[in-house]
Amino acid sequence: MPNRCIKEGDNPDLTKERKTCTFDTDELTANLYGSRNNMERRREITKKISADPDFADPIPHDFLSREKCIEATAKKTKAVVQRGSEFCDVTNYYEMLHLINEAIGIGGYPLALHYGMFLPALEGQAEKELTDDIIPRAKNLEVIGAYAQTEMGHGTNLRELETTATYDKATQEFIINTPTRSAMKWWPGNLGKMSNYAVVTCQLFIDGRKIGPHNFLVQLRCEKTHEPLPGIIVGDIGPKMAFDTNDNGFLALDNIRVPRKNMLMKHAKVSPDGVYTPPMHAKLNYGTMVYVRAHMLYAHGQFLATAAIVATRYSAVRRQGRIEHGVPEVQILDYQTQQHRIFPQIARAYAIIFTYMDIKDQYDAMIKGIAEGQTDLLPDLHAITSGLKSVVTHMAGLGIEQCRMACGGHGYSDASGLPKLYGVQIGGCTYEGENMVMLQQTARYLMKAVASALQGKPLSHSVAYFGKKSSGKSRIGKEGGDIAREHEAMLEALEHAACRLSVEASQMWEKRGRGGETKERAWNGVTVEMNRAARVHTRVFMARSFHRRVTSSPPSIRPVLTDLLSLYLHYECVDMAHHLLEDGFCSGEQIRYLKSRLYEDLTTLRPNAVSLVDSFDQSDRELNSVLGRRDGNVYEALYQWARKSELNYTDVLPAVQKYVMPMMEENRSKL
Ligand SMILES: CCCCCCCCCCCCCCCCCCC/C=C/C(=O)SCCNC(=O)CCNC(=O)[C@H](O)C(C)(C)COP(=O)(O)OP(=O)(O)OC[C@H]1O[C@@H](n2cnc3c(N)ncnc32)[C@H](O)[C@@H]1OP(=O)(O)O
Ligand SMILES: Cc1cc2nc3c(=O)[nH]c(=O)nc-3n(C[C@H](O)[C@H](O)[C@H](O)COP(=O)(O)OP(=O)(O)OC[C@H]3O[C@@H](n4cnc5c(N)ncnc54)[C@H](O)[C@@H]3O)c2cc1C
Repeated sequence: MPNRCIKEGDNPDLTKERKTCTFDTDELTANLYGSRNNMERRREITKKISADPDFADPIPHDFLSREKCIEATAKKTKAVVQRGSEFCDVTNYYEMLHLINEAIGIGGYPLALHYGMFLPALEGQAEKELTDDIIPRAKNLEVIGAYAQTEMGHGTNLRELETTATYDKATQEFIINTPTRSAMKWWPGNLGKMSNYAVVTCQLFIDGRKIGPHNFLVQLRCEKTHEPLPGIIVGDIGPKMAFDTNDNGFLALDNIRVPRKNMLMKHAKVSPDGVYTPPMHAKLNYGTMVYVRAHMLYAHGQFLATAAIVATRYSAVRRQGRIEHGVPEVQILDYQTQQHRIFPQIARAYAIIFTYMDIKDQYDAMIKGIAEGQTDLLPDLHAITSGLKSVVTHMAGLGIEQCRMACGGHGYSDASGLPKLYGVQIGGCTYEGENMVMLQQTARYLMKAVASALQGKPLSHSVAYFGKKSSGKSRIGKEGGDIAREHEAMLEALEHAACRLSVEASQMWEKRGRGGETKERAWNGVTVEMNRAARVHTRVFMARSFHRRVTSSPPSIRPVLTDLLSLYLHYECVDMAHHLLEDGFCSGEQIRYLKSRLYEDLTTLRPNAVSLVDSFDQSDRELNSVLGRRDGNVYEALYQWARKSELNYTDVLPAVQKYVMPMMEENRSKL
């Protein structure tokens, strides 16, 4: 079967791997990106960008200062904006996303939050009077915006944000103010230096009454000079773990007046005479966060895929040690521990991307509903995206770290691309709601589902399985080798565990309540258990999504995807074995069975490992990794990369000349 990546001159070990492929990699790639046409379009974009001098990096960013990186990124961003239509259909969201990945990379660029949050916030929350004016200008990039919600003192607890927007009936304006140091906006991406506008989240005050957080459009800088406007202090918050090319910023506003229409009033409204009308659902103002939480799943699936590609290809190229005496050194991919480290990451990357596809469909359905005045899909989607955001970012972070360590010493070098990738990706555990906090949102929903299930009330999509009757004992290992029934048995076991953990967490909560604690205090006493239930529930959702995509995939790729799903489910069940054992639903013997099946899966997948990661179809530009390059010619490339280090511009460094040589000279003369 063809692996389409084989080319002459490639590392022979990689070519050998590609020749053992049992499926058509292009078919899997097309399935992953929606169609053959989408796959071809991606490749055309890659080809054009790779050949274009505007996007060449003579010196890798690894060797540049932050300011130089930002300059290089801004230059490329301008080229993308001015010449985008030469490369792709600029009205196609996914093509643009790919273009940006290829042309600019993942560390941030001047328009990241403009497209990622500023425009979605305006489109989703602002009323016609405001959108008619600002959206065409924002789309035309006459103005650039950020989403300024988090403050130095508060990010998670939006209810206590300190920035105020006080309605002045006399002038029909809002007065926006930063009352304390901790009220300064702190962290918003692209706020520091790039944006001249921002959607700013403020506590709305009318007639001295605090109404809660609402969003306002505020101009920050002069459109001509880009200087901050009077009363506005804005800047960059300094170096951070990653996102070097994003100017995450601070902002203080000193009684800045904006017209009434600058409040984002699609859902909640303030009339000219100061009458407040609440939204049809209390949390519609938080809609931009739901949007990002849903869509970031795709980015994090791709981040994990990048790491899996690098680790798998490198492990096929790297030979070290022997499994048996008297034979040549083996490819490190032949070690069972290496397979156990990497293959689950490949499976999880597929699982995350497939789950994203399901969520995207649900998100689109919810938006359609809201446009027709219905918000009934929002609570379920908010609950599951909160869980997915937390589980996926954590899973991808752990996975990238495993892949990095699987590359040994070279994984620690920036040449591998993995330290930077980890830095960028792991931010997702924090932004869009810290993971522990967002899991509690899911748990809260699970508690309602437990109550509904006990009362025989209808259950919504993500918790529908709470209504199933449990068989009491797992069928794992008792399906006589019927793979479809085996999969179903594992899914049933995971659902059983999620349901049980939710019921137990609910009982613990109730018990503390009966012991005299308030509901809220009691909640804090059981949040570890609540979050555990939320995590397992979310992992069930992912397993179901993956299963659905595999069973409905085209027959040509179904066998390899079924192998991957087997590995995924065996790995998930072994990883969560304690939950399956705790109430005796599974026996120790069944867990031993699952482990032996997992080890068989590693062997089954071994011949297709490289082809499975090739099917992610990430180009060398996107990978940005000497270790993961498609041709596998790693060692020469590693040396050429290191040669570019600024420490190698001269053979004798000024620092050595100035301090180290005189020191050695002094020591010699002392003898
Ligand atoms: C095939 C090809 C595919 C290609 C695919 C391409 C994909 C494209 C990818 C695009 C990627 C886009 C990425 C864009 C770039 C991203 C960069 C990100 C930069 C980061 C930005 C930020 O971080 S912005 C700031 C984010 N801040 C937060 O998230 C704050 C977190 N805090 C909160 O959200 C809230 O304070 C809270 C939820 C924790 C608590 O809120 P509150 O106290 O008000 O409420 P309660 O807990 O009491 O709950 C009351 C009630 O409301 C419900 N609820 C809460 N939130 C919501 C909500 N958002 N929606 C709906 N409902 C909500 C809650 O469940 C409660 O319900 P009850 O019924 O009362 O129980
Ligand atoms: C790379 C990056 C980009 C960002 N971009 C933006 C942006 O564009 N716009 C923007 O507005 N913001 C942005 N942020 C800010 C981000 O949204 C917040 O940092 C995030 O929501 C977490 O809030 P916090 O910093 O207040 O954390 P905190 O809430 O202070 O969290 C600290 C600890 O307290 C715990 N904790 C807090 N509350 C609870 C609770 N109720 N229960 C249990 N534990 C709790 C947390 O779990 C965590 O362990 C960005 C942040 C980063 C890192």
